[in-house]
Amino acid sequence: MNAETGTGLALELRGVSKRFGALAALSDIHLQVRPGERRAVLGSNGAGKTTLFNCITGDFPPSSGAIRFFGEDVTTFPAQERIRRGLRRTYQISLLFTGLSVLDNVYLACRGVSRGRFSFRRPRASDALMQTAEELVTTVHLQEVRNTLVSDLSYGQQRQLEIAMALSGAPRFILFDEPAAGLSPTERRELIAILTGLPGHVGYIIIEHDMDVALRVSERVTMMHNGRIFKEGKPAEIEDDPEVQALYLGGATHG
Ligand SMILES: Nc1ncnc2c1ncn2[C@@H]1O[C@H](COP(=O)(O)OP(=O)(O)OP(=O)(O)O)[C@@H](O)[C@H]1O
Repeated sequence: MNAETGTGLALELRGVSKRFGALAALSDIHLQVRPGERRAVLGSNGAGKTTLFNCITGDFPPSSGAIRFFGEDVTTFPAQERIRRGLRRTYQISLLFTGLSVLDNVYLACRGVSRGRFSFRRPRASDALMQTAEELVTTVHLQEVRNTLVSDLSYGQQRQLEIAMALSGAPRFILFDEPAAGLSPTERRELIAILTGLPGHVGYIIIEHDMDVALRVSERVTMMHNGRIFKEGKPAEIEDDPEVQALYLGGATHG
């Protein structure tokens, strides 16, 4: 339990709102996520999911409200300070070095996090960070293509590699932005296996349009609509909820 707040939460949003001019992208969001918890955030296009991530990561500040990360008020902290405290994020767009191998990409991510900068010094096999990189490559099921150039990977393998990058530097919490987008059914199954197999202490929030993936990899689901939290519950409760079915399943268009 955290001494400062007594809440013991990994992430807490208190009354977070975000306006873009006249548009309220987020309105009075209250969210509580426990350490190690796996949470899915669902909602149709424009519901405010990406804006929620941007406020949590510090890509931009909320217009009002407070954000606590493991008890510490990080509302005004720059993104880099949140990364230093163990927060990671994946993006819908790829941020990989396509001319380097799988292993080198993860190794550089590990070095970047451990030393606060990237270095292109040739790694030594005995390097402890290289060992960590090897383990992360295995965690995301890419050990058989560890020496393959990223440009030669399938799209699904590139998304798996992005998960390994997010795992570098021993994060405490990860925000996954639509990791299943564009994946084949086989690749989706692989993704589900990877996410459910992550170390238990690593909590995450996953934004996902694919209801099947979202419900399988989460313990709790938050539904958003028009910048507000519309419903929260266990995956089975959300799946069976008639309002959710009417709003989301009936009206969702894939983004
Ligand atoms: N930088 C911005 N400037 C102005 N409006 C924005 C900005 N970012 C998001 N919005 C608006 O805020 C609202 C919420 O957008 P957001 O991208 O958070 O929704 P989303 O749930 O992630 O949608 P999608 O599923 O399509 O990614 C939308 O109306 C969007 O147009």
